[in-house]
Amino acid sequence: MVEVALTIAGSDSGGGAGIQADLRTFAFHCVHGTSVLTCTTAQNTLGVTRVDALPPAAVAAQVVAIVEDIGVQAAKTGMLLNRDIIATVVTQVEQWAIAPLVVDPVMVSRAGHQLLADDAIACLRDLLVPLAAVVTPNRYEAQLLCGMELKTLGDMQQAAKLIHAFGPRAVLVKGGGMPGALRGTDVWFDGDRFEVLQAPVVPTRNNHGTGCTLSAAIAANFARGYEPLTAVRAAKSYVTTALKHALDIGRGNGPVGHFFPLLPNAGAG
Ligand SMILES: Nc1ncnc2c1ncn2[C@@H]1O[C@H](COP(=O)(O)OP(=O)(O)O)[C@@H](O)[C@H]1O
Ligand SMILES: Cc1ncc(COP(=O)(O)O)c(N)n1
Repeated sequence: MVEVALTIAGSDSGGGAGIQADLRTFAFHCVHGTSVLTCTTAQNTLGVTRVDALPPAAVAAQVVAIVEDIGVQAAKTGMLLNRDIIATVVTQVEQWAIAPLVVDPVMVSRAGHQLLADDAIACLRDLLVPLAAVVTPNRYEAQLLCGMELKTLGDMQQAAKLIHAFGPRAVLVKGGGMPGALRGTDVWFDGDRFEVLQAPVVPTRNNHGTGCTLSAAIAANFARGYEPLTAVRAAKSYVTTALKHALDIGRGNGPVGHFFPLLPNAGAG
C-alpha cells in the first residue's frame, strides 16, 4: 500500500519553504504527497515581496478533490494567511475527519515578513490548534500564542504547557529562533510528560524551510503509522541532516537539502 499525506500551505516561489519543501519531504519519506494551495508568495532567499490569497472556495474544492477520491493517512497545515482560509480549512478538516493533523502555525517568515494576518492569530489558536495531533510553533509563534517571552528552556516548557491548554494532543516548541545551544533544542509536551529533543547546532545561515520540513516529516511519519513522539524524533533527525546539507543558493538564507544522500557536492552551506 502507498501511504498518502496532505499539505495545506502556501507556495514559495523560491522553492525553499511552503508547499515545495513539504512535497520534497513527503517524497523523501516515500509517501505520496497531495497538496492544497492557500496562497502564492513571491519569495526568494532574501524575503517575500508579494502574497496573493486563493479564494476560500478554491481551498475547499482542492480538499474535496483529494479526499473524495484518493484519501489521506495524515495531513499538515502551513501558511494559511487569513481568517477566511483558516475557517475553511477547519470546516474541511472536521467534515472529512482528516487526521492525524500536524499544525505548523506559520506566522512570520525567516526574514521577518508577516505571513498571517494579526486578526487571524486568535482564529488559528481557537479553531485549528485544538484539532492538532501535534502543533509546532517556533519561538515567535509560541510567544504570540501564549503571550509570554521565551528566553530559556524553562520558558519553552512553560509555553508548551500553556499552548497545550488550547486543546492539541501534543505541542512541540521549536528552538531554531532561541539563543545559544537552545537553537537546536525543541520541547515536547503531550499533557503527560515533557521531552527535551536536542540536536547539535548546525552553524549555517541556510536554514530556510526548517519548520515546514519538520512538520511535513512528522506528517509523513504519521502516514507511515509511527507513534507521535517517534514520528517527531525521526523528523527532527531528518531536519538536522538536511540542515547540515543545506543549499548555498541565492544571496540570503538558502534552503535545507532535502535529498542530501543524492547531492553530489553536498556542502554544509
Ligand atoms: N541551526 C540549527 N541547528 C540545529 N537545528 C536547528 C537549527 N535551526 C533550526 N533547527 C531545528 O529545526 C527545526 C525547525 O525549527 P525552527 O527553525 O525554529 O522553525 P521555523 O522554521 O518554523 O522558524 C527545529 O527542530 C529546530 O530545533
Ligand atoms: C509559503 C511559505 N510558508 C512558510 C514559510 C515559513 O518558512 P521559514 O520559517 O523557513 O521562512 C515561508 N517562508 N513561506
